[in-house]
Amino acid sequence: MPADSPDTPVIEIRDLHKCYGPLEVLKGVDLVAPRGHVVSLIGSSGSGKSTLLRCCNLLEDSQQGEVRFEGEAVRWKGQGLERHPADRAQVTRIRTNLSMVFQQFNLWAHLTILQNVMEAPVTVLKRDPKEVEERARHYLAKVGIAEKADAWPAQLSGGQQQRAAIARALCMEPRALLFDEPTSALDPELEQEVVRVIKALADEGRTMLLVTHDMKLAADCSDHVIFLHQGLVEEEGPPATLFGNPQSERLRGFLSATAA
Ligand SMILES: Nc1ncnc2c1ncn2[C@@H]1O[C@H](COP(=O)(O)OP(=O)(O)OP(=O)(O)O)[C@@H](O)[C@H]1O
Repeated sequence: MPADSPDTPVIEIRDLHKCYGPLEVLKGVDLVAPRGHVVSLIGSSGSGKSTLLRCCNLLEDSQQGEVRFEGEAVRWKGQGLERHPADRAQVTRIRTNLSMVFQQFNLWAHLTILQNVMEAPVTVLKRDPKEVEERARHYLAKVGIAEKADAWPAQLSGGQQQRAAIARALCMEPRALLFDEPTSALDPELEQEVVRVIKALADEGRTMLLVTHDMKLAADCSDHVIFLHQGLVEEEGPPATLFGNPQSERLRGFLSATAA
């Protein structure tokens, strides 16, 4: 399929193996994120969800298998510590287009919220600051914190900081958003404000990969859910099937444990 076809998946992973020393964390995982779809990754702690997400935007390398971004194969070269993606321009392109939202927000403490949102488009992508500021303010309004533009991160609640981190990811105008447990660091009442933003983005038809412990969030926003167990896809499918009629004993056990 040509890379510019609308049917080309934004992310496609085939038979991915990832080891940390002797520990094989991913043991041959496939994942396809078609344009406009939300794919959620669920599974027990240590099953490899975050590692898989990090392999998508080259924060981690892999030992075997293939990662494709919009049909373009990502190549690595070298051995061990020398191993690196072959093409630096490709890394920038992929990291820019697969914007990540982390569990711990990772805002710069010495920059205001507006400056945080503007930072990468201006310094990395060399976009016009005036145009970026307009976009940044638009996205801050979209996540409901327009009035916090001039505040410092420490002056915001956790939920507001996470919404600022989402505005920062959006301001890169990425092809897909990668969420790594975006609500796990939040108190339950603050969690809901972030959940609302993520659901609104899913309703807009954005392509997203979502690692989450929140089964309700996965059920409500996903087109496809993948249940990982010890580095392998144990079961996957549309949320209604996966949550409504789980087939494997492990998934049934996992769902009843998380519902408890
Ligand atoms: N940088 C690293 N070096 C060594 N081992 C690592 C590293 N990162 C992750 N691991 C190990 O890889 C395994 C998978 O970790 P990963 O964070 O992908 O799991 P997870 O499913 O996202 O877990 P959680 O839900 O707790 O975040 C774990 O055993 C973890 O200890």
